[in-house]
Amino acid sequence: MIYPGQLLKEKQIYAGKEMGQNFLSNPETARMIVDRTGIDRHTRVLEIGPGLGALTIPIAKITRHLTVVEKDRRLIPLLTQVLESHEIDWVRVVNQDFLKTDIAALAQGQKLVVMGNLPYNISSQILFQLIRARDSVGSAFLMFQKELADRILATPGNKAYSRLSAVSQYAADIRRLVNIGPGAFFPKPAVDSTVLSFDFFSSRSFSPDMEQQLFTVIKAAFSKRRKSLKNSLVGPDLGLDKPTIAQALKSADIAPERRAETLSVKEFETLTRAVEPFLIKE
Ligand SMILES: C[S@@+](CC[C@H](N)C(=O)[O-])C[C@H]1O[C@@H](n2cnc3c(N)ncnc32)[C@H](O)[C@@H]1O
Repeated sequence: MIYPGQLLKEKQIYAGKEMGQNFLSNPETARMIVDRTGIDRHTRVLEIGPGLGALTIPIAKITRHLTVVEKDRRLIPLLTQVLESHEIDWVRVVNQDFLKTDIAALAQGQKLVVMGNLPYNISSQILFQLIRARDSVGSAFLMFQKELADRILATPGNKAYSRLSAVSQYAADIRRLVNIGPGAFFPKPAVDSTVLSFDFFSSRSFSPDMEQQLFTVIKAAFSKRRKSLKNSLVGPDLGLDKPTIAQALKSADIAPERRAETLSVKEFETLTRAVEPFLIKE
């Protein structure tokens, strides 16, 4: 492996904070992450932000069905050079912002496994994007800042339980795969990292419309997380007044004094069913 620091220096490219560029510089760590995903030669993989190919190389050595999406145009010739040095010519390299990538179009009716050491500044947005596109995504193995990974895994009653936890746990079975210290990266980040695995549920309890309502209810409830539900749910997200919210909470059998951070995903689903008849349909 050519070390990221050396390669970037040679080409006079500076790792950019705005693109969350902390490259894995330890090939053993990269290989260990890919090994733990359990992919095989039939797996169709989509990698987010390949950078200089730290994960791309071990993935490409397992499967030839690999597309990578990298936003930074400056890195494309370096990535191509790294792939060539490993005599790998079967990776489809797309120079694009992943947030603007049509995942269903890439999947072409088959399920993808998504992988990535994510740019930390947009990792929540990427996770929401994958959840919305999960008809095309069977599972995902994603590296986050450890603190964010802890929030995704947090359960009700825990201070870290948030909108992201509830929405993610509604959509997938989530597990911690491995924690990784700053020493495995160039440049070294100030924080620890965690790889999570997401096994997206194939059956859904809600239609796409109802699911959208559920996400709105969760967003509204957490938008004022210190307030009780009877107050936090009133406002622009749902467009409902106090008496209507009180009625919906009563029919969902949820005490109006409770706060969002105490509600299980199942309770959010029940609440959504209770709120839905009052919502104005466009
Ligand atoms: C944390 S680095 C990981 C690089 C490489 N996978 C590794 O592990 O060494 C994040 C990568 O995502 C790229 N990136 C940042 N924003 C992106 C976006 N919106 N779409 C696609 N790639 C992006 C960065 O340029 C960088 O290559």
